[in-house]
Formats: sequence, structure tokens, C-alpha cells
Amino acid sequence: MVKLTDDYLNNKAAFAAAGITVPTYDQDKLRTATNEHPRWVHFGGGNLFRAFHAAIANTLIEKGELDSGVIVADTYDNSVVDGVYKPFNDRVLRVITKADGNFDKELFASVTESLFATPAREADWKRMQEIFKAPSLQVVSFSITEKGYNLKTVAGDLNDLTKADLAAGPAAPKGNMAGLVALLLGRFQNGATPLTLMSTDNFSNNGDKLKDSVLTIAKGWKENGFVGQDFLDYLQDSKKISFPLSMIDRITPNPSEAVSAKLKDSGFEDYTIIHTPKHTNIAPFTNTEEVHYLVVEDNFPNGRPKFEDAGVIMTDRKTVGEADEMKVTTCLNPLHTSLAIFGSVLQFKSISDELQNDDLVGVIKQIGYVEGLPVVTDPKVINPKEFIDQLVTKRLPNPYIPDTPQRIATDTSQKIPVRYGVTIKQYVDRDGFDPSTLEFIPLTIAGWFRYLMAVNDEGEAFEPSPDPMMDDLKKYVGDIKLGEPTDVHAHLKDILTNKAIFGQDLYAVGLGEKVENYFSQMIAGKGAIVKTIEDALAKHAK
Ligand SMILES: NC(=O)c1ccc[n+]([C@@H]2O[C@H](COP(=O)([O-])OP(=O)(O)OC[C@H]3O[C@@H](n4cnc5c(N)ncnc54)[C@H](O)[C@@H]3O)[C@@H](O)[C@H]2O)c1
Ligand SMILES: O=P(O)(O)OC[C@@H](O)[C@@H](O)[C@H](O)[C@H](O)CO
Repeated sequence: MVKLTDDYLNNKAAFAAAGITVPTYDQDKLRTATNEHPRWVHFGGGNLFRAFHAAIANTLIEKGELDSGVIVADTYDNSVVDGVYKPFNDRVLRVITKADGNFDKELFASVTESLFATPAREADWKRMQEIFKAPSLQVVSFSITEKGYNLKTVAGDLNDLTKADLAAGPAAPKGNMAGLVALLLGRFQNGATPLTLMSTDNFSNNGDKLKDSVLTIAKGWKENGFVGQDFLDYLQDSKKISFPLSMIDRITPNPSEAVSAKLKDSGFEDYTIIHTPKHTNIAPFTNTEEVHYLVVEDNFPNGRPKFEDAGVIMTDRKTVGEADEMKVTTCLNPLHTSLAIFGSVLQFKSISDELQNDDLVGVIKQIGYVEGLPVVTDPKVINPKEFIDQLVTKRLPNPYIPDTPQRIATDTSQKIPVRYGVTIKQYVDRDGFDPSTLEFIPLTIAGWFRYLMAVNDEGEAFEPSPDPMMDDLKKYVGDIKLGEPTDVHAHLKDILTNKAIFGQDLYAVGLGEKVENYFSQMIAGKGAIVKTIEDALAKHAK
């Protein structure tokens, strides 16, 4: 058996026997170099980072183009750092589950340090403060989920955590964004060297959202007398701090039991999956698909690693914006969320199984090709129609990608504005488009309310995936009983007007009644969701 912490340089044969490719570089030397000149910090060392960013760093280090490792920071879930980084010398086994059933297995040693970077863990916080002061630091990247950037409540006001952070100032921030701004303040006060903050989370204009959250905190601190205008100027000067846009795509499911079992059989010792109290599902290994895209706005005022040499498309802001809207708001994520919602209420346990169901395939094709594609601006670097074709015919049906509707249904409230709200807005804003012609987006939104009832299509209770707004949202539909007369308008009217969730008042754009109508059909009794989908396809599929 081999394990992650084994000396891979001197035991290559043992790793090869287990089918694992290992680095040719020395992690200890890389660690020393990183201490001397840190270049790249990543916040949110979850599965996507381990499968994708860590691989990019590994490639660049192998090519001699990156002279230090990545420092991983978590600010949310200490079990990530303590569970899968520190005990394994910060190494990762990345498994690509290929469409032919074969695995590509590679060990990365490109992470050299892992920190739970909050004031609650003093030593790690101090260390991160030092790293942020280093002039050599070029990039701070993020994959902290959509909620990681959010400072507001469902009603659109600042949430209590943010209010408390604004009142207390930068000395001991509790929230994730306040922590980041406190670290940036340290950099400002120690030379004000430039830096790039690169969000790689799944929403359009992700860099703008990150900037907005950073500035909200900084402005609040200025109003309360904790920082001066000069700090705000630093944050808003694009030659000092940049917030590039990015589009990232690689379906990276939670670590799967099937992959774990195969690793064990192949002689790899670190196959145990951890489910943390904060709901991160993580393991010493990560499983991902072969296909991947990362498109980044090339705006790095303190320089950057040669990302393009690891396959990253470096381009202008407009192109990234278009690629991102293409993927996140029309051609991939809206289809994924529809499969997540309907898959959960129809009791599917696998996305590839859902792709065997003609009706669900029908729904996602309508959302992608018919409703989304016409409002896509072609980013040129990726062809949108071919992108959906590849998704629907190759990626989603791949039975070796162990993805589940339940993973994708996590935090749906945070995703609805981006995954459907942006397309609805396009239909509102653009000549020749009428939002009231949309059918399968409102069908999915109705499906989401049906999902929030936490009762499946067989009428049995199920546990929805975690969502930061679940308690608030359940209040709208929690008392509805299948098959009983229900005043649907009275239940949904307040939520369907919520612009924070839908980007629009759905009644004002002719979709409120349509959602109500689909929802009424879906609560008619057992099996009503399946029937509503069938009827919608029979009537409206083009
Ligand atoms: N997994 C994918 O297929 C995929 C693909 C493209 C983009 N993404 C983006 O990456 C994000 C992370 O995906 P993942 O697969 O790594 O998820 P994951 O659950 O494996 O890891 C999530 C990470 O984010 C941290 N986190 C969670 N909530 C946070 C909060 N409120 N504040 C700060 N940190 C927080 C966790 O501690 C963990 O490190 C997604 O939400 C999405 O925006 C994921
Ligand atoms: O990662 P999330 O939680 O934003 O969304 C779940 C999935 O839709 C997403 O992870 C996809 O797998 C990914 O966007 C594919 O690139």
C-alpha cells in the first residue's frame, strides 16, 4: 500500500504500482521557496481547488515556471484544513474518472502550507497577516461558494455578522470578507504593493461581486473611523488591486464511495472520506472529470504565474464576461440546477441516471438550447452550441462521474439569481424577447418551491440539501399538503416579488402567475411533478 505522505521521490515504483503519477519536484524545497517568496494564496481549499487549481500549480512547477507553492486558507470550515491538508502534508491525490471507466491518478505536492486563517486561530491568522504583507504575493484566488461573498439577508439588508464586523473594525473580524479586508489593510500599511484578487466561483461577474463585498466592508470601516480614504483609494485603484473576472468549469463531485473503494483495491491507503460538521464532503483524494475550462481576465498588477502554460485561457474582460454568462447563466449551470431540483424530488441519486430519463433530458434541452442559447453572446473562445452538445451528450451522461443532484442542490437560493435571473433579465431588456414566453425556467422555479416543501413526488418527507436561507424559505411552503386545496398565490406572492432572489419581480415580467400555475399542478398529489413535466413538454417543447 502507498499513502500520500510517503516519500514519492524515492518510492516512485511503489506509486507506479498503484497507478499513481508523482511529481518530479521536491516539496520540502518548494516549501522553503514559498516561505521566502509567497506568490499564490487560495481561499477555500475544497474539492474544486484540489482538482483544478492545485493541478495548474503542479503543471507550472513541473515546467519550472512557478517557483513557489500555493498556500491554502480556509476561513469557514477548520475541518478541511485539519482533516485533509495538515495530516497529509498538504498533498492531494487527484483522480480523473474518464468516460471509458479508467482512472488517471496523480499526486500533487503543489500546496505547501494550509491555514485556518481567522483570528480565532491566532497562529494561523498571524501567519496569513505576514503572507499578505509580502511584496512577492501576486495572486489571491477564491473558491468559497456563492454564499462566501454574501453580506446580506434575504430581504437585502446587511446581515448581522457584517453589521457586527463593521461596528467592531479590523482588529478581529469574524466574517470571511471582513477578514480579507483586514488582511488587505495590513498589506496597504506595509508598502501598499499591488495584488490580484481572483474569484473562481460560479457566478457571472464574480470579480465585480468580490470587489463589491470588499468595498462594502472597507467603506463601512471608513464611516466608523477605522480606516482612511487612502485605504479605499488603494482598493479602488486598478493598478494596485485588481478583481479579474473568471469563468471556471470542471464538474467536480464530492468524493465518491465507489472511487474510494477502487483506490483501496488499487493499493492506496488514504481512501477515507470525511463529512465535516459544516457539511463539506472531502477526502485525501478528489474525483473530477476530464473536460475543463478556465478563462481569466488578464489583469494582474503585481504580475502572475504563466497560467496559459497550464491551459488557462487568458483574455480580455469582455470575453471572460461572455464566456462566464454563457456557462453560468445559460449553457451549463441552469441545466445543472434543474437536474438538481427535479432529481431531488424524484429521488434520483445520480446525475448520469437522470440523463437516462427522456423527460428530464427534454427539460434541460429546452432550458439550454431553446430558452438560453438565443440570448447568449458568443464568447468566441468556446462555441456555445458545441458546449451544450458536449455537456448533454458526453459530460452529464458519463456514468463514471459520480455526481449527485443533492450536491448541486446545495445553496440553491444563492444560485437562482445567477442561473435563471440573468436570462430572465435578458428577455426583459432585449428587443424581440418577451419573458412571458419562457416555460421551462418558470417550471424549474416552481419545482424549487415544490422541493422546498421537503416532500418528494411520492409524498414522502426527504432532507433537502443545506442552504443558508432554508429556514426562511420553508416558511413560504412548509404548511402545504399534497392534494389539498391551497391558495398558491397567497403562499408565493411575497417571494415571487423578491428581486434579491429572482433579479426581478416575477409578476411584473409576466412569470409570477406561470410559476404559481406550475406549482399548483405539482402539488396536486403523488406523481404530480412527473405529470407536470410531461404536460409542459407535450405543450411547449420546441
Ligand atoms: N465542484 C464543482 O464542480 C465546481 C465547478 C466550478 C465552480 N465551482 C465553484 O467552486 C465552489 C466550491 O466548490 P467545491 O467543489 O470546492 O466545494 P466544496 O464543498 O468541496 O468546498 C467548498 C469550500 O468553500 C469553503 N466555504 C464554504 N462556505 C464558505 C463561506 N461561507 N465562506 C468561506 N468559505 C466557505 C469550504 O470551507 C470549502 O473549503 C462552488 O460553490 C462553485 O462556486 C465548483
Ligand atoms: O458548485 P456550485 O455549488 O456552485 O454548483 C453546483 C454545480 O452546478 C457546479 O459545481 C458544476 O459542477 C460546475 O459549475 C461545473 O463546472
